[in-house]
Amino acid sequence: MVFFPNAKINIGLRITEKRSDGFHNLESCFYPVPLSDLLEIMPASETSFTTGGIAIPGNIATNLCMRAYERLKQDFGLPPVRIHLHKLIPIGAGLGGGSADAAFTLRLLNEQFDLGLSVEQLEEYARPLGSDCAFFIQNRPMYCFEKGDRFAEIDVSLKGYTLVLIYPNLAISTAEAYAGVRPQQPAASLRTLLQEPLESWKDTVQNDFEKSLFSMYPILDFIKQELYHLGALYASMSGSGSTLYGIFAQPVELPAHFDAYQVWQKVL
Ligand SMILES: C[C@@](CO)(OP(=O)(O)O)[C@H](O)COP(=O)(O)OP(=O)(O)OC[C@H]1O[C@@H](n2ccc(N)nc2=O)[C@H](O)[C@@H]1O
Ligand SMILES: Nc1ncnc2c1ncn2[C@@H]1O[C@H](COP(=O)(O)OP(=O)(O)O)[C@@H](O)[C@H]1O
Repeated sequence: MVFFPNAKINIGLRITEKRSDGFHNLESCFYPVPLSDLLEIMPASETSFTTGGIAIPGNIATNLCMRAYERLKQDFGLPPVRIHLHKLIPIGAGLGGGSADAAFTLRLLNEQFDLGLSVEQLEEYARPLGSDCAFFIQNRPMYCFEKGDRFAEIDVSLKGYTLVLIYPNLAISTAEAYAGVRPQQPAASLRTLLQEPLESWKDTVQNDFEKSLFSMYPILDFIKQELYHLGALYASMSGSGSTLYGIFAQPVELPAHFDAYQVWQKVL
């Protein structure tokens, strides 16, 4: 069985408080985007895990696909499988690629072996694998809060807009990014701000990681400003970076110097 674990962007990201478990509470809108890895899982005589595409740091046992498989195996005594992951979503990019791989592994195993797990049960398995992971079980636009692993409906659609993603070939560690932020309760709820027209987001919807990371890596701010110069209605860093994205009314011709980065452009 083959699945295509996709990336997400964060539309707004406010880090509201440090928790007693060392994590942070946040509020964000997670939005799935059509940039995907390829994940194949097949029954086999012995378990193996192979990868292609972008090299993934760590070893087989630490890969989130294997951790998801081992977790379900504990409870359901799964048979051996051959897992192959072709990695296309950049790593340390704020696009949630590793979390998507883990969540899709849970979903795929649930289907392949008829485990009968509900959405809620799959989300419970996903949460300990990574704060972003549970989002990819339902994989639809959501207002996310607490660790980013609790969800509420939100009426946000980018359908018909053009999304430009720019990965500036810079991997940023999520833990380091959190360490640079001072949590604060925002004056207005992101949920309310996102109900206003998209054109207003430029002045109201912010990502709290930008302040410290933009001063550490000025290229990130430079790319964001370039996206606005090119006509983006809204531009932001996604998650803890380093990917920047722009939302445009129409497809856009990008300047030649963007060739130095990895760029995706899609009408949603
Ligand atoms: C920042 C966000 C925003 O969507 O995404 P990315 O930019 O990484 O994609 C997420 O909060 C990332 O979630 P995820 O990448 O799953 O993080 P985890 O593996 O759970 O945690 C990595 C580290 O980040 C910090 N962390 C993570 C989530 C959270 N709510 N508070 C934290 O303080 C902790 O230091 C933790 O050890
Ligand atoms: N299948 C996987 N794909 C990507 N990263 C993985 C995977 N499994 C484990 N990781 C680890 O997760 C971290 C990056 O997570 P990723 O989701 O790609 O980035 P981000 O949190 O910036 O969205 C790396 O430290 C990497 O070693």
